[in-house]
Amino acid sequence: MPSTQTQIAGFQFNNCLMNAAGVACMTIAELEEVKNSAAGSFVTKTATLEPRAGNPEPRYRDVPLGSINSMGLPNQGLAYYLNYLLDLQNREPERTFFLSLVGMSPDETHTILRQVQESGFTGLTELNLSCPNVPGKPQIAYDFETTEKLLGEVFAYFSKPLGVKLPPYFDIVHFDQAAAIFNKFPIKFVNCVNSIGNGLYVEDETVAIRPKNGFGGIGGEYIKPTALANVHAFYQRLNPAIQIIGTGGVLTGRDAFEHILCGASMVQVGTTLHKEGVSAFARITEELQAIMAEKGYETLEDFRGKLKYLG
Ligand SMILES: O=C1NC(=O)NC(C(=O)O)N1
Repeated sequence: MPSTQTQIAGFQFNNCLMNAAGVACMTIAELEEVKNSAAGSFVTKTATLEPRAGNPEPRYRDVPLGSINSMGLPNQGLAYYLNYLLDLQNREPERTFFLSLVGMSPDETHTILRQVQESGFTGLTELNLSCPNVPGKPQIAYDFETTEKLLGEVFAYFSKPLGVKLPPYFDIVHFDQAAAIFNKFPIKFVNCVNSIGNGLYVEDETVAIRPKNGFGGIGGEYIKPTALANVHAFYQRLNPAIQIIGTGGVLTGRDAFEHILCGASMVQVGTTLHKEGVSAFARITEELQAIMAEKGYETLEDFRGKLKYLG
């Protein structure tokens, strides 16, 4: 049977599938369900220093080809997730989990990361540089100067393994510029992509979600070509020590296969997980294994990053 195990930053995972931040990860109950599923790990909902209620509802909708959301970073606050993770790593020291976080300002981001640095947390940190849904707050990673400044400040004190959650880029020069920044820092992974920001879904004559007059992040089938392009663009450009997590448009084992073919070492599932529940992990894993078996691939490394060009 082909193996779908993987490693990120030297941590072993028995499966290369996990949730995407924001989906099935707001509460400890949800996180335990993902942990106890066929998923190889989980990432928490992006934590801010204090709990947040987020944007007015309705703020999330599943739609036929994907999803639209303008949650606005609702979460239980850093302490809730960090305390849970510290307890979990004592209960299950052989597994590794991800903590997603961001501050509502650069100062708050440093406050949060200093708390994580000073804690006994042994997992992986995912710094969310790409939330599109806090009114008045731009997606950080679209501002290259701010991003470089922030990362320079972070790595002056943060020594635990850290990766960044990126928005989709749509310009080759932006891939070049972003990769050049990330290559300057001891980043362990980049996660491509967050939702495509500020899409608009219309039902009859009305928007589908309340916040921002209906503008929200788009996920699902709509975004797989963009997600694969970002995975591969950074795979081509980043120092090999920086691994790629692929997120966006994963409905089937075929989609997961394509993310890995484009260079991903881990694949995250968002919209499909929201629609189907944690049983999606076992289904997608079996579908991926069937594709690998058909092609004679024993491990992910047999095909990871080996996308073929037409010459
Ligand atoms: O980074 C995020 N991406 C999204 O698509 N939505 C959430 C949110 O709005 O909280 N955050």
